[in-house]
Amino acid sequence: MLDLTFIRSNPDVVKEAARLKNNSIDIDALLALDQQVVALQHEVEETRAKQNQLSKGIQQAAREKNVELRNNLIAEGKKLAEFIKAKEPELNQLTEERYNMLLLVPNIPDPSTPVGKDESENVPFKYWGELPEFDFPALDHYDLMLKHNLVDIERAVKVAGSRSYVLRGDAARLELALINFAMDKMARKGFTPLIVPSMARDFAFIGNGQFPKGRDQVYELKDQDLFLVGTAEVSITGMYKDEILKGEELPLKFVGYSPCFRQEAGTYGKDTRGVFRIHQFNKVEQYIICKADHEESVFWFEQLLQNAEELIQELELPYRVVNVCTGDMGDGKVGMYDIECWVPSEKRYRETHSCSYLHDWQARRANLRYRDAEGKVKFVHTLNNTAIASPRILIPLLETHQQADGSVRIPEALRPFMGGQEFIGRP
Ligand SMILES: Nc1ncnc2c1ncn2[C@@H]1O[C@H](COS(=O)(=O)NC(=O)[C@@H](N)CO)[C@@H](O)[C@H]1O
Repeated sequence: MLDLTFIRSNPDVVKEAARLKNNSIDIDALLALDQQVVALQHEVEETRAKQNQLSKGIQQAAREKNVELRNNLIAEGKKLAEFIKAKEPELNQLTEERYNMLLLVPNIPDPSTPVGKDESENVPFKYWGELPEFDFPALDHYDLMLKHNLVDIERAVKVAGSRSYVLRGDAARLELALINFAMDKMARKGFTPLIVPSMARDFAFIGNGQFPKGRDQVYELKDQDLFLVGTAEVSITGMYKDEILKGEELPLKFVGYSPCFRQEAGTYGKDTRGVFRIHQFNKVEQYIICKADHEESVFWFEQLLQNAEELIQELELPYRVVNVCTGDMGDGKVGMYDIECWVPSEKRYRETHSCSYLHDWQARRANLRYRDAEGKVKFVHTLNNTAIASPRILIPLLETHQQADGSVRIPEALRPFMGGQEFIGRP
């Protein structure tokens, strides 16, 4: 959510941001509604002030035993009370309408964000790692998993329906190793490890921006104010709601693990092979709460990206970084980089990480605040990036490190988390 004062003073900037983000919000309608609310609020407050004056006059008339004046003033007071009684429901309803529209206003993209209509216009700006060359017929991730009995999709579908999977054997161990590898590295970078709820209340989803527009992607627990999170970002955004943090406590640096659940509505028929796009997966999330300062946000944006790059480099996976364009970045972001790892079987890069900074757009929605050095209470800035998401990362990992004998080499960095094992599929 943007500051209403900012929208009032910069309507054209906000309209342009909406246009660039394919966001259909009508800013003129929002400002007209806002004016209605302000006018009505003013009327009600004026009437309340008159009521206060009247009650003083009534006491004065009573002291002077002026019965007629006192009765007239009481009658006038009744009329004012009726006016307020009639206007208040209208004021509340218009105020709620304005709030619901404010939730739909996008953040302003940084000028460095490429202008584009969709992901085809994201701009790659960094490549790392030599693409693998195989002198044998290389398998895709699903065939490799079947070969080594690392997955059972049929039985998972029996239990949980489409886009589900069972990880078996070394794939199950590999996923846990990757989670530990990521949590361990981030903890050693001073990020506080969290294992957060995968169930969260409505306000947490409004806070991170998933609600209201992305509600169709979220599983709801029947008859409860509880929903399954698609990312630990939701749970962490909700944790500090309504608190006022001390400036000197910032930045808060979290590395949060959670199972993630996504309906993947609208992706029917897309990425249906193997475990690329599924309803439930595990993710280790980097999350920063910092002071409300653009330079500070940009610093952490680069740091979160670098952390993920280090993890991927240690996994020895070729990747590229793309600057996500305005049409693909979503409402809340100021800037967004995706990391895409090379998938040999597809001969293209596929997304494995997504890094964003949002200034105070989430903080305003979730009421996350801090007291700065001058004692001023402000909304914080928030940022997030994937550290590891599995089984998505298993796809480039298994394919890139497959050997001529069909086994898969486990990268050095992961071996300590796999009991020192060096290969999958070797005795
Ligand atoms: N349906 C899915 N199936 C498997 N992996 C997924 C799915 N959706 C997302 N992911 C993985 O989770 C990563 C982060 O998801 S994201 O929506 O892009 N971004 C976030 O959730 C942010 N909180 C940063 O992690 C993706 O890059 C991808 O690796």
